[in-house]
Amino acid sequence: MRSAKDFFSPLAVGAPAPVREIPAKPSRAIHFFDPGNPKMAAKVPDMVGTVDVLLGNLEDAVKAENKEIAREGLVKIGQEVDFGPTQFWTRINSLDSPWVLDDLTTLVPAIGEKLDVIMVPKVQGAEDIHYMDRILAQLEAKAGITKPILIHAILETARGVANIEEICAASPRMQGLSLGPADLAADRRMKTTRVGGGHPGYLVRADAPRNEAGELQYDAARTTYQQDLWHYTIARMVDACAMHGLFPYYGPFGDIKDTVACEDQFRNAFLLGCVGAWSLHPVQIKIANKVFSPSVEDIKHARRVIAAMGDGTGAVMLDGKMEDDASVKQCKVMVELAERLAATDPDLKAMYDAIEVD
Ligand SMILES: CCC(=O)SCCNC(=O)CCNC(=O)[C@H](O)C(C)(C)COP(=O)(O)OP(=O)(O)OC[C@H]1O[C@@H](n2cnc3c(N)ncnc32)[C@H](O)[C@@H]1OP(=O)(O)O
Ligand SMILES: O=CC(=O)O
Ligand SMILES: [Mg+2]
Repeated sequence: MRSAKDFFSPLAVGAPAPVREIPAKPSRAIHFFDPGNPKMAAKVPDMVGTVDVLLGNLEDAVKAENKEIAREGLVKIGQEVDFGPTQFWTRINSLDSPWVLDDLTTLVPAIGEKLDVIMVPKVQGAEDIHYMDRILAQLEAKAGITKPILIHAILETARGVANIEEICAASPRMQGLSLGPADLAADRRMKTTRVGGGHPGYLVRADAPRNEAGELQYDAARTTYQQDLWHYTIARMVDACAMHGLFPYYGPFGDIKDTVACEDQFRNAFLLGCVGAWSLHPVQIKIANKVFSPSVEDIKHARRVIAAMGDGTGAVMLDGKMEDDASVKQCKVMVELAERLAATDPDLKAMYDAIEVD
């Protein structure tokens, strides 16, 4: 392990100095597009400003025979598009694949100055992040890149989950983590074939009622409650990210047509502490932008608590409920997020500005 004193030194002579804090940029939707698909690529310029992150995907969902076309398409998009307020990310191929070295040695010199974050799939442990850290520093130095490209790891192997804290702590470049429920399910030998979301078989059932004689009626109709398969992993991810100053994200929701369940899955992640989710289809961008922005009701309540709490210490009663030093901190999390998002989202700003606090 590196000495703490060296942690913020560049890993190659001439590479930019590592960042000391990961910028909290809006990233409610990380929108995936295949840069080798002409229809999707054509839509990218018009999507700028409508989504927080545009991610050119080179890994899974891009056919093996199209890997080079996708990489070339990404370079073209990176060079030609002005991304304005939208972040520009890519997902490279996995570190054991035949494509990743060419991904890195092509992308960094060609579009490294524009790339905010590189998403690394199937991260297993700190060693994968150390590899990325060093090679990025070397490539940045060679290309004269002036700001360090950040790293985002997908949590999609059992070993990656077991090593989550060391992954987060492995480099000052670590920007965040995403849950990768499809690969993670396969790696863990889970028995779901769905891409994220719930499963009707993962449930708890109400107790059997008794008849008048007090006998249990196991065959009687009983309410069942579907549970969240991903709760444990998302919660671990949120804690690890909070501990290391990184940002946690829910990943893909594959049932594109089920916008209602997608919204529920995204909201669960938001409530647990995630800042965003992936969007696989344009229809999911709106869902993520809505869910990962605090609601008017939340902000109204939060502002009232903050106002009522004065210097933020002590206890007050508001609408029959106790508020104190801790709940005012919860409210500040909400208000600070709202202010950050409103700074780049005029519709959201207008919505929050119109709130009247009584
Ligand atoms: C599971 C683990 C993972 O790794 S998830 C991440 C990897 N997967 C992906 O990146 C998938 C990205 N999305 C897609 O490939 C497509 O959206 C899929 C799901 C195949 C659906 O495509 P398609 O059947 O064409 O949808 P559609 O007819 O409703 O499309 C309407 C128009 O929108 C376009 N579109 C579609 N998806 C995107 C996208 N992600 N970004 C930009 N544009 C998109 C379509 O090309 C179509 O365009 P047009 O109106 O015909 O010109
Ligand atoms: O890459 C994402 C996943 O779910 O696998
Ligand atoms: Mg995956």
